[in-house]
Amino acid sequence: MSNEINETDIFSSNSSVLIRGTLLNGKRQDIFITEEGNIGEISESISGELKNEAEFIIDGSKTVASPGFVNTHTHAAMTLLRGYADDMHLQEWLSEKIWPLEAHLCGEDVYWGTKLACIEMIKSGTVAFNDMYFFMDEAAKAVDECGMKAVLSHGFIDFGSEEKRESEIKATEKLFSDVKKMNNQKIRAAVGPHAPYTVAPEGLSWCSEYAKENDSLLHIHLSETETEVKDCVNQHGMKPAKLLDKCGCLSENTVAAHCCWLDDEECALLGKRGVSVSHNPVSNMKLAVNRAMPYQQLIDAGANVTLGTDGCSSNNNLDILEEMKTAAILQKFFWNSDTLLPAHEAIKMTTESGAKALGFGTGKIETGAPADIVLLKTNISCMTPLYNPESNIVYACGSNAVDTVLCSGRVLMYDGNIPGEEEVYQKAAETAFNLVNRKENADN
Ligand SMILES: C[C@H]1O[C@@H](n2cnc3c(O)ncnc32)[C@H](O)[C@@H]1O
Ligand SMILES: [Zn+2]
Repeated sequence: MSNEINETDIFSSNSSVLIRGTLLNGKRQDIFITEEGNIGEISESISGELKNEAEFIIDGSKTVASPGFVNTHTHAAMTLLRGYADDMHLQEWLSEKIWPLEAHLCGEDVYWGTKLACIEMIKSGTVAFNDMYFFMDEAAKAVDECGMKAVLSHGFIDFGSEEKRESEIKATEKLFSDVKKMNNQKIRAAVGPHAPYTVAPEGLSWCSEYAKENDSLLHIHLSETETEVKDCVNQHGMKPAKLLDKCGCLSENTVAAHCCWLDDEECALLGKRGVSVSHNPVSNMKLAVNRAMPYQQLIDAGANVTLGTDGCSSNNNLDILEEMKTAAILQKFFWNSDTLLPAHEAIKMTTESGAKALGFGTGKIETGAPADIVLLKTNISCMTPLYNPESNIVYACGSNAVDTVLCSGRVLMYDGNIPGEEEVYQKAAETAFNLVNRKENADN
């Protein structure tokens, strides 16, 4: 059997693959990936039976291998809102621009917006993400087609209304049932209470109970701005993290996004509960939240600190490489410490810690693990010279360095190409145009 690359076939699932001679942890290695999508063997030279068994051989000699990247907080379909509302204060941005437009969203928008997001994430080496948005059955369909891993939650917002809470409960239950029916091991449902300022304590308690009953993640925005912390103290007599804890929302199954305005006591609480925190530095800087997530306090407290892009209306892209660099330099700048968040830790946040947060394996390239692998080009300026690949990945490279991406062994991108991407760009542009038109027609 010939195992030369045919670009159409390599994208089909369930093929065994041999990556030849990639640079892995400082050594040239061959990696054999089984039909089941796991790493079967890693060694300096794979030959004989395994070599013959491989349906495809990828020449990795001009690449460095990294575990696939994990984006732990996004709103994928917000790609359609990219550039719709920029340079605004967070509360006005949300309540005057974003929510009024989102009120006109339909399932087809979320489908094409999520397809566009998946392409964009794959292009920067992302294999898994944690998403909170609306019409999530359509998001699930898009993720299934793209072959990525995702945890999907319906953005649960009740604004204290019992009627709204009932409809959010129904939407959440429907998502769990839709995802179960898909029977795709790479896609999981989660509970997504939007934030302590948009969900009443009754709603938060329902969410934590439902997450426990279904052994699912709970995905929430926490302490993004100083105003929301002050409002929470005024309304509930306690800071947001304490309120979440009171409602049962802090556990090892929680992913809390932003966490910029946590105090030391709240960091200790999140650490004690084993919460995963998603750091979103680009969004935080663009929305000028005025404080950087207290990285070192959270690490010292034992929290699992990870990385996310947030949505494309506050970022305005889903480039996890850009996010790694921004995290590493924002932490140094804001906390005035040149040694804080070094490149190695930025990679760890985006691989091992991210995979742990979402429950998708170890985030390492090791025998027996799912083959979630990114091959980055070494014959490119940003990888030259190559004293320390982790430094080049975090501080020097953009997504143009990403060559090939595998998720549980399935090739999602090969030699910079993702099948069908042109159609997605065209459909997403049309869909975004129609969404804004629908809103304008309704307003007039
Ligand atoms: C799911 C809802 O969350 C909204 N959203 C997107 N980005 C942010 C953010 O930075 N803070 C709070 N809420 C956000 C999104 O527009 C959906 O309405
Ligand atoms: Zn968000």
